[in-house]
Formats: sequence, C-alpha cells, structure tokens
Amino acid sequence: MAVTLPQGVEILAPLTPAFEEILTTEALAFVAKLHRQFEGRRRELIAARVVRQAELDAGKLPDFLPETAAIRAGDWKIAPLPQDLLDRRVEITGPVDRKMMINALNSGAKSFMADFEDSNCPSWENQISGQINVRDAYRKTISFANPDGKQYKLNDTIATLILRPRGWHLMEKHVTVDGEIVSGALFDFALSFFHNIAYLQTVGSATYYYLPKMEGHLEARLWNDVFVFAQKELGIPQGTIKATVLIETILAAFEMDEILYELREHSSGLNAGRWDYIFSCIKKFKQNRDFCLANRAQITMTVPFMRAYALLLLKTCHQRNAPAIGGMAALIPIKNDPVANEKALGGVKADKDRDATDGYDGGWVAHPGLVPIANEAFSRVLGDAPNQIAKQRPDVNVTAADLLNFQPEAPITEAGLAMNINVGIQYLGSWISGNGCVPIHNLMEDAATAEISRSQIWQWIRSPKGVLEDGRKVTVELFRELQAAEVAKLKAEYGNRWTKQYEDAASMFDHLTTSDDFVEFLTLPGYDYID
Ligand SMILES: CC(=O)SCCNC(=O)CCNC(=O)[C@H](O)C(C)(C)COP(=O)(O)OP(=O)(O)OC[C@H]1O[C@@H](n2cnc3c(N)ncnc32)[C@H](O)[C@@H]1OP(=O)(O)O
Ligand SMILES: O=CC(=O)O
Ligand SMILES: [Mg+2]
Repeated sequence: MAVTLPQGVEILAPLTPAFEEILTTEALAFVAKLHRQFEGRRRELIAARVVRQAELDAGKLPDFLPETAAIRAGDWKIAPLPQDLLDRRVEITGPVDRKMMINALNSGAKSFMADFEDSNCPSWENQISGQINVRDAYRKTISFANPDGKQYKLNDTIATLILRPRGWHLMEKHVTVDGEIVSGALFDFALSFFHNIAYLQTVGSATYYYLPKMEGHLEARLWNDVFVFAQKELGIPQGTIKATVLIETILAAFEMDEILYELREHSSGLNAGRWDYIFSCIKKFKQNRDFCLANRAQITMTVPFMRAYALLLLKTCHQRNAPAIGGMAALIPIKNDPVANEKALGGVKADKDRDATDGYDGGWVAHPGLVPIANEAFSRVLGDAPNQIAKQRPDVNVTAADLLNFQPEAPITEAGLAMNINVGIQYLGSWISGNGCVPIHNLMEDAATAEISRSQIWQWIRSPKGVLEDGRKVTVELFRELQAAEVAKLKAEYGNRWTKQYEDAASMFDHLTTSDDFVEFLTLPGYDYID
C-alpha cells in the first residue's frame, strides 16, 4: 500500500493505484474527522429508530409532532436554489457503473442521480470505482471502451449530477477509524465532497445530494450538521451543498416541513421515493393486526395512502419554495414485444402526466428510453418555465388518517405470493453477484422494490389478514412449498447462470421470511455475502 494512512485509520481491502487516487491520506483524514465528529450521533439515531419501532409495535400510531407545530405553522422558505438545480423536469437514475453513467449524463435528462444506494451493490469495487467515475464525470473526462469496441464519451450538454450516498443504516466495513467501521453514508459523502467541491466551485456548481431513507427531522439535522462541518473544514461557503431528501418512510411523511426546515440552507427539495415508502409502511406496521396490504402490484400511486403522501409532499414543498420531485415508475422499455412495450411506455406516461398535472416539478426515470416521455409530460405543463414551484395547492388537506388509510387489503393471491418469492430470490442473487439493479419480469427491480416483496410475505405469514383470496392462510409451510417450486423453475431457466450466489440468495430469502425477528434491511445480512 503506497498510501500513508492517517493515525487511527485502517483499510481492510485491496488498493489499486487508481483506488489510491481516491483513498489519499488527506481524503482519509477527512473521513476520520467526520467519523469522530458524527458517528456517536448516528448510532444514537439508529438506536432511536428501534425505540420508535417498539412503540409502533405496541400499537401507537404516528402523528404530526406537537413539539414542532410552530415550524409547520411558520412562514419560512428554503434558501434560493443554484442555477443548475432550477430545472429538473426529468431526472434519470442509475448505479455508478462507468458506461451507464455516461449514458445517463448524455440521456437528455436535466439531472442524473448517481446512485450509491438502492440500485447499487455496495461492494468495495463498486464503491471506489463509483467514486472514480463520479470524479471523472464532474470533470467531464469520463470515457469508456466497451469490450465490443463501442466507445463512450460525454456529449456537449449533459445532465447535472446529483449523488445519492448510502443511508444512515449502512456501514463501510472495509474502512475503520480508531478500530470502528465507518458509516457508509459519511464515507460516500466525505469522498465525493473532498475530491470534487473545489473543482465544481470553479465551474459555478457544487456537489449535490439525494439523502435516502431518513425516518425524521433529527436525522436530517445530522446531515445538515455534517454539511456545515464539511464546508467549514474545506473553507467552502456555508449553504453551497444542496440536498434533496427522499421522503420514503412513513415516519418522515409526518415530518416533511421539519426536514425541509432543518436543511433549509442546504435544501433542494423533496422526492417521493415510493418504493421504499411502501416497504416502510409494511415494516413499521408489520405487527399491527389491522394492517395488511394486497399483492405488491396493487399498491400503485393512486391508492388512498399513496395519493395522500404524494399530494402532501407536493403541497409542503411548494409552500417552502422547494422543488417537489416525483418518484420512479418501475416500468421500463420491453424489447421484442411491441404490444407490451407500448403498454409499459403508456404506464410511464400516465405516471408522469399525473405528477406534472398535480404540480410536481419533475420526475424520475429508470432508463434513457423513457426520458422523452417524461420530458413531454412535464414540458406540456411547464412550457419554458424551469419549474412550477410557485403553484400552491391550498386545496390539498391531508390528515394523519389519510396517510394511514392503508387500502387496498385485497386481493392477496397465490400468484402474488409466488411472484414475490421469484422476484426476491432473483434480485438477491443479482445483488450478491455485484449488480444492484436488474430487469425482472419487465420491471426495474432494486433494493427498495425487493424489500416490498420479502417484507410482504413476512407480514402475510404473521397477520391474521394474510389470507389468499381462495381462503388459504399464508403460512411458513405454504411459503416453503411455493419457494421450492419457484427455485426449481428458476434453476431450469438460469441453467449454468444459477451460481452459488443464487443458492445463497434462496437460503437468505428463506431466512428473511421465516425468521421471527424481522431483518431491518435485506442489505444488512446481504453485506456479509459480498467483498
Ligand atoms: C426505488 C429506486 O431507488 S429507483 C432508483 C434506483 N433504480 C435505478 O436507478 C434504475 C436504473 N436502471 C437500470 O439499472 C436499468 O435500466 C435496468 C436494470 C432497469 C434495465 O437494464 P437493461 O435491461 O440492461 O437495459 P437495456 O438493455 O434496455 O439498456 C439499453 C442501454 O441503455 C443503458 N441504460 C439502461 N438504463 C440506464 C440508466 N438508468 N442509466 C444509464 N444508462 C442506462 C444501458 O446501459 C444500455 O446501454 P448500451 O446500449 O450503451 O449498452
Ligand atoms: O428511492 C426511491 C424509492 O422509491 O425507494
Ligand atoms: Mg429508496
């Protein structure tokens, strides 16, 4: 190892010369500073999540917080947005794979969320290569030669890069400070900020972030304090960093104003992260005898609790001069089946049309082929205006009961159960093999969508309402019977692509589903399977 490690820092993974350009002594010293300053608070907040879950398990329902009523009633706005975040009508997302990043930046979308989270398997290789790719993308020097000879380089006009670090719950096991492994969130943030902020300032931009999976405003306060500290350390003007928070947990939905308020000097709005949101509802109410959702496919953006959440997010953002960005339809272009393809594209159009008409300022797409559809839907409403933040929604009145109106409860079917098993195992197999985003049955599947599949089965097994429409109760025995059938089908379909990773995935899926202790995130045990 050529790098001189700062005192107290260890790296428990291989370093190539290219990795050493990212893991420099100075960058690691910055990681260590953030760790020493904030790791204690991060742990307290994770511990507070456990306490909150116990309250929910005991039947307490969430509500808007009485202690922050003044913030909700107050007349404040977030700080002005930088020029390159004013127009976000189409945002493409994708993992930090070099070729895909170039494709995303060239896609015609206004912004590109470079994802170290839901769509990324956090192997050491992916994380550090991802930082190299981000560095080169910011400097517009990124290029790629595909093994088939195709060359990739950036167009003259590219999307603005927004980086999504890992959430507060994930660790970076390959780096320790004073003998403690470091937070994945702090690690991803620290490296991207340290290496790029000074350069970006010279071109009138900055590092922008998407912040995932927070459960409340105190977690947002921690991010804000990290930003303040980081900017001070590197002599960057306060308020330079901007961050969009994904509202993708049911608890955060009750604290949207407060989250914007905590980050008001650094905020670039909120995003409706629908897939983790559904997962969070299942997770938080998994012990509630009244709670039980229908087959995954039935939980669309138009069901009552999802509609309430989407409208409240929009109203809250615009009251605070903040962009409201819509989430992701999981539909993707379908090759070799024009009829199915047209249906999928129609689904994306309907999704983006609804968001644009409601008043959203932009929305996510999963694939470059969907950029024109989303662009048309938002441009139809926005015209030449960069956004519609000025559009207020006083007509929207969402109550706690609306957010908790968990319908539909039916149907739950054998096909829905089998599909959850099939998708869950395929996704986990891919994730353990190093790829965090895959097309399965013509839908985009990532960590968030797979969480819904596995948590639904856990909950159906344990809920009195977990009954198939033909009257059979969902049980461990029924799950195992269907699981055996799905594994046999997949083995036949995969042939020699059915590797040890897929065997591991099947046994991990069995554990996730049958263990009475609910596993908080599938990526936590999954992390033990990857380097
Ligand atoms: C819940 C959430 O968090 S949503 C956010 C996280 N999820 C995502 O970001 C989804 C990202 N999307 C993807 O990973 C992919 O689109 C998938 C896995 C869904 C589908 O992938 P594929 O079936 O391989 O796509 P397909 O074969 O049609 O790709 C065609 C081309 O588009 C590129 N492409 C596809 N999706 C993307 C993307 N999101 N960004 C950049 N390029 C992309 C492919 O690299 C390929 O490029 P090439 O022709 O130069 O080789
Ligand atoms: O991150 C987005 C989501 O839907 O989850
Ligand atoms: Mg998510």
